[in-house]
Amino acid sequence: MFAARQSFNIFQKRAFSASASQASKVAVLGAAGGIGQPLSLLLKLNPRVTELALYDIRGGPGVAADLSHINTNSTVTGYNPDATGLRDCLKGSEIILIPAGVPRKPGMTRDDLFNTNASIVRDLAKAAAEAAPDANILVISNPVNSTVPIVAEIFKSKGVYNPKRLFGVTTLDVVRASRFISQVQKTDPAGEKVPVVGGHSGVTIVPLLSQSNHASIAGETRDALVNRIQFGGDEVVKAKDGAGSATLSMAMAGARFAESLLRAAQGEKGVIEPTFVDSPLYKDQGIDFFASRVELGPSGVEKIHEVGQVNEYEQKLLDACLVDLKKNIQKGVDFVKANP
Ligand SMILES: NC(=O)C1=CN([C@@H]2O[C@H](COP(=O)(O)OP(=O)(O)OC[C@H]3O[C@@H](n4cnc5c(N)ncnc54)[C@H](O)[C@@H]3O)[C@@H](O)[C@H]2O)C=CC1
Ligand SMILES: O=C([O-])CC(=O)C(=O)O
Repeated sequence: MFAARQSFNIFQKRAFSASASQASKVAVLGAAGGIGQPLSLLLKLNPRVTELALYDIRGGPGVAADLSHINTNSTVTGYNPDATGLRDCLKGSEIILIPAGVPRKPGMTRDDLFNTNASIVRDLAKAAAEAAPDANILVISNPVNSTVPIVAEIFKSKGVYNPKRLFGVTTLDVVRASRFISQVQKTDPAGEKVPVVGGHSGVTIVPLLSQSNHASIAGETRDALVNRIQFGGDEVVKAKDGAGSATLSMAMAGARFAESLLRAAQGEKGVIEPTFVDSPLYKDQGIDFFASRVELGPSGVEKIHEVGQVNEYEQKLLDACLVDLKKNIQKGVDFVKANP
């Protein structure tokens, strides 16, 4: 279920009172960054997280010391990139969130981050494959359409790839979609469910308004709404004017996804989130990863939902998405082949 009301309110209601029944270590790589800090804060407030491990190339222990004073039961430890820091951080983790890397500046696309972030994600993936091969890996670092295939290739090269445990975090796209549609329709965003499929950049982000509560939205209103959902990230990059991209809304989205995985791991049924995964949906067209609604379970991916019925307008969006997505995925795969 990906109604914001359900997943986020459960988390808020339990946050300060309930105690977790099961040990769950969660690691954040890039924990001192714009996303890493508020994401770690939200994880510290989540009673399902019993151990929080924070790694960054600089500042991990400081963020950890700060968060460790919050009066929830979880332990918080910060790690530096010394001899065993990353390995100790990763060891025993059930979930590893990766927001490490550089964000966009105005005028850049997410793909412009590839040259810097590809090697950062590759190296973190190598460490994760060695220290925590069974963990759920949640990739936030952009370009997600390429960084997720990079992680997959690294895990394959180490012989530990489990497609059910690798997730590109696209939650922010549905968070935005439900908020933006509520602003147009003057409704409560918590009650809005807008499936968003494809990938996580520009035209690869495909909102399916025909499957929302407002299937009749058409014309310029629809075009403007679809454009805002596809390019919501640019809106924030522009407003931050060189100081980065979405961090606070992304932290909320990442925390929600982690919470959903933990709920599913702890036996809750019917937990569904949109996410960019190794998917059968377009493999016949040579596209190995695709974001759609995914039911989560104790083994990670439980069931990948079909895109479902789309109208002619959405089919055109999907066609454009698939062209770019294929190139983005191939770029990640080629990078690891050339730079193992
Ligand atoms: N998936 C999504 O929906 C979203 C993804 N992003 C992406 O998330 C990434 C992070 O964004 P911000 O937190 O705003 O950037 P930031 O620059 O504020 O933080 C990044 C952190 O990563 C750390 N870092 C760099 N190299 C590292 C390494 N090798 N190991 C560990 N840590 C390392 C830095 O020291 C820094 O603390 C960017 O690539 C951005 O594009 C941002 C928003 C939404
Ligand atoms: O736009 C960016 O660069 C960051 C991002 O992925 C988003 O906000 O969706």
